[in-house]
Amino acid sequence: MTGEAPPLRVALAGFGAIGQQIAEALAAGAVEGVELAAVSARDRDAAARRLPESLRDVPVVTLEELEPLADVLIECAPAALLPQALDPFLTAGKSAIVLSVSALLDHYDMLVARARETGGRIVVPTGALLGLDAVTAAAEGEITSVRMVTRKPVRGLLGAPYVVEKGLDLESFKTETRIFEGSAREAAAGFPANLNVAAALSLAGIGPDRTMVEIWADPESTRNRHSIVVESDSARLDMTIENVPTANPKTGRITALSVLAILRKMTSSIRVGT
Ligand SMILES: NC(=O)C1=CN([C@@H]2O[C@H](COP(=O)(O)OP(=O)(O)OC[C@H]3O[C@@H](n4cnc5c(N)ncnc54)[C@H](O)[C@@H]3O)[C@@H](O)[C@H]2O)C=CC1
Ligand SMILES: O=C([O-])CC(=O)C(=O)O
Repeated sequence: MTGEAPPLRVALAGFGAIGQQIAEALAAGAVEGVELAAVSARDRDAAARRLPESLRDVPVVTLEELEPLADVLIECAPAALLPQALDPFLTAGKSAIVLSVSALLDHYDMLVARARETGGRIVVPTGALLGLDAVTAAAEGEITSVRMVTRKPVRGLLGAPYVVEKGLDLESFKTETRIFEGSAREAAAGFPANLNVAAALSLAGIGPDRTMVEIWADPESTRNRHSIVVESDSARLDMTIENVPTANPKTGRITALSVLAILRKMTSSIRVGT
């Protein structure tokens, strides 16, 4: 970042666990050259009260009102709002950082076509996962298989459409139990607010239909644990991350940090990692 470049103005679509963590970090000057320009939330008065002291003047507006106020959108709202949040930024040829990656699979063709038309960009950070740098590099060669095993505390899975539909009584489980096995596309449909990481992994590698996922409910665990094995012609990847949850038990603390790291890459003179 040169001293003369104007700050990159970012807007938060969503002000829950991820949005608030990002706002607090930006208020503390975590990323040089990046400023919070606008916020959107369901309850805008409550969001305005929760803004950090030094950001009290930041406007809290509707999703549709964010675009003129910012250069980059950070989407961290409920999955169902993804097209509504992204559309104005992509139409204006701007960038959108997406956390609700499960929903991105549902609207992929339409949103990517919009970005292609206007020169806008959809950016999917590594989020609560690890190793997407190595997976995207391996995908430049030939990947033969990608498998992910997720273990979550019961609290991190309650209410997922798949759990409700199958009538699974997760709170009665005494030992860790596999509750799902299928493709990343099926995992995104059954667990849209719990398994964005599988959708991100699939986009980095061999796509949502060939990426295989297991989900385990673990009554003993307090962390979200994701293990990935990738077989490719350049390397075998075998990686695990254990995420400390935020106030939202579905969401790991590292997710917001991943967004800060992307913002630093967008503005820094040196960029490390693929
Ligand atoms: N890519 C990844 O690695 C990860 C993605 N996620 C996803 O990121 C998203 C955000 O996660 P959290 O912050 O934990 O969720 P959260 O539930 O804590 O916050 C969601 C926020 O969206 C806001 N919202 C609701 N309706 C709105 C509307 N009409 N307009 C504007 N804002 C509205 C709510 O006020 C709330 O502030 C979710 O879709 C979640 O599944 C979560 C963890 C990891
Ligand atoms: O992928 C998600 O939605 C969240 C997740 O598993 C985590 O934070 O560990």
